[in-house]
Amino acid sequence: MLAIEAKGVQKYFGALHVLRGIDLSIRSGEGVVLLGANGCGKSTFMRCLNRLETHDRGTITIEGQATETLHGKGLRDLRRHVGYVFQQFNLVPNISVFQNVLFGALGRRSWAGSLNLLAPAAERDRAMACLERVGLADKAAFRASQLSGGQQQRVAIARMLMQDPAIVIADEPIASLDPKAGREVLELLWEVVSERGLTVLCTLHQLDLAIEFGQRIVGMKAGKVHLDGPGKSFSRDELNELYHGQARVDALPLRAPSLEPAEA
Ligand SMILES: Nc1ncnc2c1ncn2[C@@H]1O[C@H](COP(=O)(O)OP(=O)(O)OP(=O)(O)O)[C@@H](O)[C@H]1O
Repeated sequence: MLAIEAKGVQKYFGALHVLRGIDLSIRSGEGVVLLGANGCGKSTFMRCLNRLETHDRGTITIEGQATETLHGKGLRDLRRHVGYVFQQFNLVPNISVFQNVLFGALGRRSWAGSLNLLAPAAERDRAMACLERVGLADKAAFRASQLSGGQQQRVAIARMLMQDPAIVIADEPIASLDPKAGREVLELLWEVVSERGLTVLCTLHQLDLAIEFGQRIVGMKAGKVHLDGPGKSFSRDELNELYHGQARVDALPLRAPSLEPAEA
């Protein structure tokens, strides 16, 4: 079964043609590393997957559900199925690590309910189990801001597990971490997604780690998929090529959307 299917996806920001016809199918349970230079459109594509951005042309299907027509509950359900891990962790700094993990249940309960100290016992147990899984149960009562960057990203992974998504989008999850902490976080992320059979799409800027962890590497260049295959099938030189020449979308001439031929 396909977890993610993008067909001819195009996106403009004004006259900037950011996504230039992305075709990409990712099977359930695949671990995909997305590579590409700054400004080539990776984040925009990933944000289109759960409609944080709306694409202008083409179709995106998540777990068999076309996203274009979703609204209200359908959109909330889509977002619950897609968990995010961000470069900057996105934790609430001045509340406890435990409460941050409980936030992962937001898609299932009301905002106030997730803050409630009287969250159902089963949910609190689950939050603690998620913290145990990332090795931070002993830090549950700490404020998030008291933790190191690596620990904060582990809490973000626990929060993502609490959400219980089918698909995990990780947008440069180790970019703020030192090499050792970054590798540890990536190992943890890959372990938890594989033990739960989740699909992961993860951007990285470290080619060695991409080759090592990417069961599959998708490389983008200037708003298009430029290469796609098993991580170990690419040489560093082939991957390096993604960062040379016209790699950014804003390095190309601007074209107003109305000048683009419509999709067939
Ligand atoms: N909301 C927005 N409004 C206007 N332009 C945007 C917006 N978001 C992104 N862009 C532009 O779209 C282009 C692609 O940005 P995007 O963030 O998708 O690239 P990226 O490949 O994720 O880069 P990075 O590796 O730096 O995160 C850039 O030129 C960026 O300035």
